[in-house]
Amino acid sequence: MVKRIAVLPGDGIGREVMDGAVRVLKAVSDCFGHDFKYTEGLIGGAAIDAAGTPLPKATLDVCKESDAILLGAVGGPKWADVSPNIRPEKGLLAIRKALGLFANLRPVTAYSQLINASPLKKEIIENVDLLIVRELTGGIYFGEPSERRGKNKEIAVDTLLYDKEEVHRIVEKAFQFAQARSKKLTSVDKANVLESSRMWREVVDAVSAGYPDVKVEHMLVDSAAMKLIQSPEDFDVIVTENMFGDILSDEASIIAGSLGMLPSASLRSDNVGLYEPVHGSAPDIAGENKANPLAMMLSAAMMLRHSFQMEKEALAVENAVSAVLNEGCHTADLNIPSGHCVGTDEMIQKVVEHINENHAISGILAAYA
Ligand SMILES: NC(=O)c1ccc[n+]([C@@H]2O[C@H](COP(=O)([O-])OP(=O)(O)OC[C@H]3O[C@@H](n4cnc5c(N)ncnc54)[C@H](O)[C@@H]3O)[C@@H](O)[C@H]2O)c1
Ligand SMILES: CC(C)[C@H](C(=O)O)[C@@H](O)C(=O)O
Ligand SMILES: [Mg+2]
Repeated sequence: MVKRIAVLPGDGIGREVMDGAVRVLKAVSDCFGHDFKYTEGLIGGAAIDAAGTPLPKATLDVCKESDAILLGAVGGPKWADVSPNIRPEKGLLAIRKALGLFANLRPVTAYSQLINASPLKKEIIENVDLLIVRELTGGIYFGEPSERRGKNKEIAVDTLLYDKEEVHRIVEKAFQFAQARSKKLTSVDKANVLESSRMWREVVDAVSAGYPDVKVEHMLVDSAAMKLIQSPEDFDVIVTENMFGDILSDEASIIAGSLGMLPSASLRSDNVGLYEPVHGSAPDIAGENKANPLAMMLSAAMMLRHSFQMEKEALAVENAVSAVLNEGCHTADLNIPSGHCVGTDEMIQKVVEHINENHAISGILAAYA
């Protein structure tokens, strides 16, 4: 059956890393005999330039007609002075909201091959495998009013608002993931200050009654930010609201060695999802063949797993990434003096070759079995 994939490269390194996702998916479809149909759409600054809006209707229509969406990154200095209502980032927020993608999964893995690329000590990060479950369509990112006030616009207002149902559905999702993993859930909030966080805690406690086998702890976000670096192996699933999840996931990327290693999936209750790296458009390295494409390629693997239920295909991508890292190959964002530093394009090529080779080897082994 044909799987329709919307491809939204966006801005900066978005297009460079998207090339990696599409090339690994082509390798996967050739090896495993799938039919993937790609339709490209504009988003972010590229869409502002072409259509005057960061999320044109044509793009949203393509996404609504697709089984999954791949997104590179949006934003950059070129659009720093556009009106706040049409900033590139508004396009990203709008697509998440319009498609109801409330559950953002951000897994953080400390690859053994990259253990020395992190400024954190080896013994602190070596067993880390955690999952940040970030609420993605509520909170201060979307609360109204959000505006400037006063004669000279000297007052700025943002609103942090959640309704119980929004909290309930993300907390429920997080419990499900915790139950399927090591049955430990850390809920991160700021309940010593924020009313929304006190409600968040009530919901977590209520939902926990349905998951007696899952151990729950509440943690304040400032303390969580410290513990995530001090003893990251103490965490398994973390559930938190939109802005805390944004900040903690960039922080957690240091455990993996680089922001260029963190993939993400944004899901709703059916299987439709949007898959994008955690990083942004990296204007400082855009167009230089320096971007690490692995976060985007690993996001494509998450798409295979979560939207298409293609577990062995997802593993084929993840194993190929691991094999390339085993060879000592890495992009310049990873600080590994003994390794072999390659550009974006060569990194993509190497992962594709490993997918093809591994598939050919398993075919031969199967024939002799
Ligand atoms: N999902 C998204 O589209 C998304 C996410 C974050 C930021 N942004 C936007 O991106 C723009 C730049 O933001 P920023 O500089 O704060 O964050 P950024 O994530 O783009 O970059 C932060 C740092 O990490 C490096 N980096 C990021 N991804 C990398 C990769 N794949 N390979 C190698 N190095 C990588 C960059 O070179 C930079 O030094 C802003 O407009 C921001 O709003 C978009
Ligand atoms: C670009 C921005 C709107 C976005 C966010 O804050 O959600 C980004 O930082 C992310 O982590 O996906
Ligand atoms: Mg972010």
